[in-house]
Amino acid sequence: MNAPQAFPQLDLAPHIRIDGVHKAFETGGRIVTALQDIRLDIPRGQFTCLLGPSGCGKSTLLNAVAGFSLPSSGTITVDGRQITAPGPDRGMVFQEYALFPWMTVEDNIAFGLHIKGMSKPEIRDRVGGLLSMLSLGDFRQRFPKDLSGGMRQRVAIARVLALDSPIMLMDEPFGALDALTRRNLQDELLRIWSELKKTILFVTHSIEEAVYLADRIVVMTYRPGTVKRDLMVDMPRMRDPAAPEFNQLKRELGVLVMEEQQRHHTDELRMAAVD
Ligand SMILES: Nc1ncnc2c1ncn2[C@@H]1O[C@H](COP(=O)(O)OP(=O)(O)OP(=O)(O)O)[C@@H](O)[C@H]1O
Repeated sequence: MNAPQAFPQLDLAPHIRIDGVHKAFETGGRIVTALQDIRLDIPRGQFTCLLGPSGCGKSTLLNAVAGFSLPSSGTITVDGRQITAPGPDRGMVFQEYALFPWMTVEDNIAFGLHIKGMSKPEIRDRVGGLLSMLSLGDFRQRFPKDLSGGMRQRVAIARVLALDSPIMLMDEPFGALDALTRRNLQDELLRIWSELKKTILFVTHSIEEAVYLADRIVVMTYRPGTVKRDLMVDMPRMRDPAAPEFNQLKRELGVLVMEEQQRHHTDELRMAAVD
């Protein structure tokens, strides 16, 4: 008799589950609903971009996943455990680098490892590997003020990678960089992501950036922030921004984002009239 055929176990449980998340802020006596009933299951290893114009709740959602600012209602779980605070399973990269100005590049990268109590030889090995992975070897003794924006962001990424968090949360990390540096870092990030198999949640308001990077794009609405469109990007990497399918998707997303941009604009005019 033949032995029963073994099938590989598929990892069907989401890495991150965002379930009915709602977030309201009180500001100047008014309640602002930043997020309303957000539901997303994010599989392990997926590169997801949150896309939308200013004010649609992208950072609020990212901060909730980071555990910096918890939802007013609804839950967020990572590997089935509810998030109640920041944790080492989630590394965050901000637009404003957030480096310690008094520390060298290598000390910035090593900082979290000292806090974790890792031994000096282990720290030396890990930091050495990251310096070479991010082409920072020649800059190890420099201070942040002596680096370009792109180099500072490399250090910020290396610092998060040092902690080996399975999830990387990135809030417009390349928003302040010039176009060429931005493309270089996008390529580096794709290389690192495919090598290290991280789950990435990446906030951007750049349609081109989302189409270039993402497996999945979640377009958000302006106030309240809801999911307007949730789509998979079925294009092989490295993607060619000049390719017809790339531009077709950019156009489709452009229509969706412009609708929300228009709602933002109308809201601003209404608020100005009230003031
Ligand atoms: N701490 C806060 N207090 C009051 N309102 C807030 C606070 N944080 C965010 N908001 C409001 O919540 C809404 C969503 O803001 P959020 O920063 O998440 O949007 P965003 O899509 O990330 O925009 P941007 O791209 O400009 O950062 C906005 O209307 C914003 O004014």
